[in-house]
Amino acid sequence: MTTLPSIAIIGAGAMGGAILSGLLAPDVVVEGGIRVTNRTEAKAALVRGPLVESFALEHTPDGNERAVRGARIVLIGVKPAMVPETLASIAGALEPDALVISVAAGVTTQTMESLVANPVLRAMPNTPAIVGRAVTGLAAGARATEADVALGRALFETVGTVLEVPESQIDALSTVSGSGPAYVFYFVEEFTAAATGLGFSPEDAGMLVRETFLGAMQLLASSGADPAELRRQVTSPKGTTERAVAVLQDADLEGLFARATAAALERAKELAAGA
Ligand SMILES: NC(=O)C1=CN([C@@H]2O[C@H](COP(=O)(O)OP(=O)(O)OC[C@H]3O[C@@H](n4cnc5c(N)ncnc54)[C@H](OP(=O)(O)O)[C@@H]3O)[C@@H](O)[C@H]2O)C=CC1
Ligand SMILES: O=C(O)[C@@H]1CCC=N1
Repeated sequence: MTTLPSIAIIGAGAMGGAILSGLLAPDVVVEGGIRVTNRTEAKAALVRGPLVESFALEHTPDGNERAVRGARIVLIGVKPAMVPETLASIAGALEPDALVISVAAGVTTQTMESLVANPVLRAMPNTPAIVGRAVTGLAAGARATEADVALGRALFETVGTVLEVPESQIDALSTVSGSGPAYVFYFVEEFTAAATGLGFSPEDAGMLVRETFLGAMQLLASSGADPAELRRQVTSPKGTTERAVAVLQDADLEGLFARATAAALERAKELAAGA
């Protein structure tokens, strides 16, 4: 059982909503309640429930201020470009002991600290939070104490695993685990298209690829073996897999991942600069 103090989520879309789902798990108690905000009623209605007070700014223009009053944790889940104006608008309503946590890519704790007087953390979760399998990077701002970091860790451990990192590493972490689910889903899409091209129905192709990914990942996780060794066990000398893997190697998969993560890192720098 995890007990957390009152929480406000400002911007409960894909990521804020995923964290919210962790807070609603049966083994989590949020004392003092959960308040969330979105701009539109359409979004607000999606997350409203017996344990969640949900404001739509289009109907309740001071919803953000109302949500953060009395909240011990304030999670900022709006798009990076909107973080500065959102923080500025709630700064006067924050409780003095509120811990402000942003999940925004690129936005630094220094920027956050210039807008609010409170301790701040940066977090980089990922959408498998919805199924309790997130990986969240957590970095402390200059004012945050060990107790603040522990509180942030407790929050994100409701949806998975937490790795504390210095802030200098959080953008790099984001290019791996923050964006990573998209890379995996893209692989699944393309692999499924290849299977369909081999004559399988979309349903059968989807099942073959999904179960192959799930089975391989469970084998990797439970065996504790090196992925290269597990690959070797599939790759019979002079067999079929060897030919397929050679094609992937010729396409420089390693270089492709390096270039993709470098591009994401570059974008995080642009976001930090307000672009
Ligand atoms: N998606 C992901 O995998 C990850 C995202 N992040 C970070 O999470 C943040 C949100 O991204 P994501 O969840 O994908 O985006 P979404 O667009 O899904 O969510 C943003 C939410 O913020 C709401 N919103 C916008 N403006 C305001 C405001 N002024 N006050 C209150 N709520 C507002 C929007 O409501 P409405 O739609 O009604 O306008 C929307 O529901 C970003 O900063 C991103 O960097 C971090 C890790 C992973
Ligand atoms: O694409 C983005 O900017 C966010 C951060 C990591 C995942 N989604």
